Amino acid sequence: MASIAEYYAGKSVMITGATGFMGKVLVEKLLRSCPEVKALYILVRPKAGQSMQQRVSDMMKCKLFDRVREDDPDFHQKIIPISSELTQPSLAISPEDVQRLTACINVVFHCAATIRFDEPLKHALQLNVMATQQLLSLAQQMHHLEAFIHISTAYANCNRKHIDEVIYPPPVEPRKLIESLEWMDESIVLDITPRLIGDRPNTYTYTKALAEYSVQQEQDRLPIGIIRPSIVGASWQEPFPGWIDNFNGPSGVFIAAGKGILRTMRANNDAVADLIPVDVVINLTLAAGWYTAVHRPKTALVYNCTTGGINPFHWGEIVLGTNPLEQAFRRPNANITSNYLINQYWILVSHKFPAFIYDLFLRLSGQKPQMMRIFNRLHKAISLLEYFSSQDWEWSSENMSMLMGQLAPDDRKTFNFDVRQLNWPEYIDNYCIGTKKYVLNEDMSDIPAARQHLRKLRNIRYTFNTLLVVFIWRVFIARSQMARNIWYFVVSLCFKFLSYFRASSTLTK
Ligand SMILES: CCCCCCCC/C=C\CCCCCCCC(=O)SCCNC(=O)CCNC(=O)[C@H](O)C(C)(C)COP(=O)(O)OP(=O)(O)OC[C@H]1O[C@@H](n2cnc3c(N)ncnc32)[C@H](O)[C@@H]1OP(=O)(O)O
Ligand SMILES: NC(=O)C1=CN([C@@H]2O[C@H](COP(=O)(O)OP(=O)(O)OC[C@H]3O[C@@H](n4cnc5c(N)ncnc54)[C@H](OP(=O)(O)O)[C@@H]3O)[C@@H](O)[C@H]2O)C=CC1
Repeated sequence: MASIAEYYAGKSVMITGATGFMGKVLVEKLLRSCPEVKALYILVRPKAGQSMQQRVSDMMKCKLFDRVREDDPDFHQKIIPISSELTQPSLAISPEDVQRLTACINVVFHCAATIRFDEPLKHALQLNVMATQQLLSLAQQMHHLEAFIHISTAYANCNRKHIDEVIYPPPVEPRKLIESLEWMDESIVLDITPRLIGDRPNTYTYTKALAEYSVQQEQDRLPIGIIRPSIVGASWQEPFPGWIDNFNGPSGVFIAAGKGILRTMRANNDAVADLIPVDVVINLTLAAGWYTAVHRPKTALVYNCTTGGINPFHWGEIVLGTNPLEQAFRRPNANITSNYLINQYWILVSHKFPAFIYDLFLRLSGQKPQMMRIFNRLHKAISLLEYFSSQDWEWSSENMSMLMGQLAPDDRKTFNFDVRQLNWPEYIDNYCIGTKKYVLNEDMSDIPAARQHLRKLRNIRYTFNTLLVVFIWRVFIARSQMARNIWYFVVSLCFKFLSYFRASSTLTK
């Protein structure tokens, strides 16, 4: 039987979302570990004033592709960009490109999605559900299609506590919802969104559940596999440890905590932090593509791609990196609590009060205040994540184990998704270094300067605390007789204790 690399040799692969976090890792891994792959057709849109071509050539210059570049400096020749805006009719792919794709594509990886938790329902539906449906129609026209792999999320069914590798009945028939929202204007949709999403926390998980159902509907006509990763984090091993390029999920939290901005967050210390490294997800995805094409399972297989059931790690076990970030606002000291009131207390004391003082300082020195605004955004972002950090889910992962069992020993190494070997403290450390190097573009050689800055912050804190004590002493102690009496009582008590200990230690000598 063909190994994974042998299977992809000579194949034409189509990828949506190739410019995204996971898409890029998928493209890189395919090129590096399946060097005989024929062509990668990536669906890309122009964005932020940049043409599609410009975006793709920028992407290929990215450090992520260093290893591929070393192996094959002409690797870009295998990447064929196809202009496409997924929210448009027919995905805005030109008829000529449709013809090209339907004639040659063997495998489709559908990664594109909006992953924002605050996405308006209509847009989330357009991209996550309707674009998926259009892509399925396109796939049906492909003459040589052998596998259609859809990237979902382990949280598509987060309204359940135990999640099996099955497609659950959707909250609503997608086509009916699309039809009924079509005529409504944005404000009405916004009003009814909470009723529609019901016991799911956001439009993202809701629309991903509808997308899964839409994909499953085609299982008799297409060779389908569905991957459900949990919280996708920096790479574990490949192409190098700690690669990450965004602020999503834990990355943003690690950065905000490392900069000393985030000091408190609501999370359950004992709940499983179901992080999954991006390279593990991509290895499983490629293996699932191979399995779907080679073994042709009768129905669409769902792969829960999670760590909690295999190698559990808890939010309370996270220890943030020892390599400080540059220009921290305060010394990093983030704590998590599951108690709402305690969290609110620390938000007031450790977030809002310092922000107020700092903004006051900025105002007094003629600058524009900014800290309160930053904290308001941080609180909004954190409030959207807390749902996931405060609860536990259980995912079954039989299909992941089955797939591992199907791989040849060499494939098991090259496309490793065995998370039993994952050492969490080491992984989190590399993750933090990755956010520093690749997200914030900070240089590791600046660490001594960052440490020096932290020492300066510590001295500022000591000075501030001393001044605060003196101030309180002046205001309360010096002006009230009762406070003065209490103060003298406390001081004399301390003095007596001190004399007693000094006397008893001289006696024992
Ligand atoms: C002691 C420590 C304890 C640790 C505890 C860890 C807790 C972790 C907890 C729980 C994680 C759970 C996660 C569950 C996951 C589920 C799994 C999935 O299936 S999907 C993936 C998840 N998806 C998201 O994570 C999207 C979440 N994000 C959002 O929805 C939005 O970003 C939101 C609402 C949070 C904020 O939206 P805005 O509009 O305020 O901000 P914006 O657009 O994101 O960007 C802010 C600024 O940052 C820049 N920015 C963003 N990405 C950048 C980048 N890569 N490079 C440079 N700048 C970037 C942007 O340009 C912007 O800057 P300018 O204001 O425009 O100047
Ligand atoms: N990151 C995570 O923690 C998790 C992610 N997932 C799933 O994995 C998949 C990939 O996620 P991730 O890589 O993190 O997401 P990103 O946001 O990094 O990437 C999204 C991709 O989709 C593309 N895209 C978005 N809108 C359109 C559009 N209208 N037309 C064409 N392309 C578009 C983006 O292109 P552009 O660059 O042009 O914006 C980008 O390439 C998603 O399906 C997500 O649901 C599942 C679990 C966890």
